[in-house]
Amino acid sequence: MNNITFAPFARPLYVMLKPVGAVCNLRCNYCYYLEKKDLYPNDMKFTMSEELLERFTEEYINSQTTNEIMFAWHGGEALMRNKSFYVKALELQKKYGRGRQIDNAIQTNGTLLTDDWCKFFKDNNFLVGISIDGPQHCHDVYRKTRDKRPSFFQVMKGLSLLKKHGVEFNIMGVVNDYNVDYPLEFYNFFKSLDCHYIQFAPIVEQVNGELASWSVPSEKWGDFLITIFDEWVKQDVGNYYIQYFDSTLANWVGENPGVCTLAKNCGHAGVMEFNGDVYACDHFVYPEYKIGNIYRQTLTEMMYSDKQINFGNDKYDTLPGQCKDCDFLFACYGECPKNRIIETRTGETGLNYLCKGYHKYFKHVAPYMDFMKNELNNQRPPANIMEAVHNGYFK
Ligand SMILES: C[S@@+](CC[C@H](N)C(=O)[O-])C[C@H]1O[C@@H](n2cnc3c(N)ncnc32)[C@H](O)[C@@H]1O
Ligand code: SF4
Ligand code: SF4
Ligand code: SF4
Repeated sequence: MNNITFAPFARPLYVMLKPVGAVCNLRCNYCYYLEKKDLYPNDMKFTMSEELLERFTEEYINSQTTNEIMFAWHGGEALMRNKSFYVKALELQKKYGRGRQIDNAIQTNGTLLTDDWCKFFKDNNFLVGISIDGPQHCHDVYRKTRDKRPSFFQVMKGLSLLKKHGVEFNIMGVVNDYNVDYPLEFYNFFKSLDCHYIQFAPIVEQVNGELASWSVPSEKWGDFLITIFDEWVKQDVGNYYIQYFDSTLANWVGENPGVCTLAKNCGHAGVMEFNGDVYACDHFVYPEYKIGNIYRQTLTEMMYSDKQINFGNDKYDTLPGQCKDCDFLFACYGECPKNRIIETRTGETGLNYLCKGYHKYFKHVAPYMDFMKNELNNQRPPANIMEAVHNGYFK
């Protein structure tokens, strides 16, 4: 008998929550999410009921096979919901958790943070993700209020409150057609905020079948990554954690990367809407990617359904020949399926729009990644690369 067993339940089950649906005090031009209100034309409130919260909490906790459980609160803007909702959520976690370790992470635009919120987050060990697109001239290009006013100073005020209360936070930035030209300003700005865990993601959006103007140009995306990488590898390895570089190294050594877009398969994080509908991924909240509703199916049934497993496997299985033959397949895996909107050299559909940029980036970092892999294989810290760079090893 084959002793290799397929063990789908060996990892945590993740379902992000939308305490409010597509509701927000900002109107970032590039937001992929606010249009989701059109999916629910008969619902004006877009808020999750406490009854649904309880149903989810009980089931989510009971379906976990690991001891640590993560609740991820997302939106829309999650702080449009009153604090009392989250107080209730914590009560329910306690009731159903029966002593298990439960963590909470919340993603916010930061503009609604107050002393009261920050004290609550500190007291309850929330990890707060805050969206900032770089220094003011970068951030304010697209992240505007409903009446088109800039939001940068409100966000900075929110960030200073998080720091004042000692709340654990990380920053999430998006890279678009504007800030892509300011990689070092972008990077140094985050460092100046004393943020040691930096995440950013490229924007690739289509509007009516056409590439949206705020999308990051493919090759510039590669240049952006390379410029920051060259700075990081000189002086910041081991001190600043940059999700892309860490994930690239993980792929280089054959570990799972932290970012889903660079993994071979995906679909491990579903998302539950305010009414109990569950979708394959936050970037695939479309009727055809709905995997069920918590009032009709269990979370386990939905997240381990054939539909969801196929969604995750398709990331690799549907790659065009150009990717399958690519030297960097093991590091890229065709990136996110939502960005596979162009044709390959031979006219095959399904090539990633960012291919050119990624290829340039992987080619550039390859010798550095090889070096760090060798250090790891010899039980030495990858941060040794900084000395090698100073000694001209890569010239
Ligand atoms: C939809 S927002 C919801 C949470 C919260 N309102 C915020 O802005 O952080 C989640 C994240 O997606 C990012 N985002 C918005 N539109 C995007 C797009 N078109 N492509 C990639 N990321 C996007 C936002 O900047 C934010 O970091
Ligand atoms: S703050 Fe978040 S939800 Fe609101 S418009 Fe901007 S990206 Fe979208
Ligand atoms: S579709 Fe894209 S964003 Fe969603 S899980 Fe897969 S790689 Fe990640
Ligand atoms: S670099 Fe381009 S060809 Fe290579 S795997 Fe990525 S998207 Fe495919």
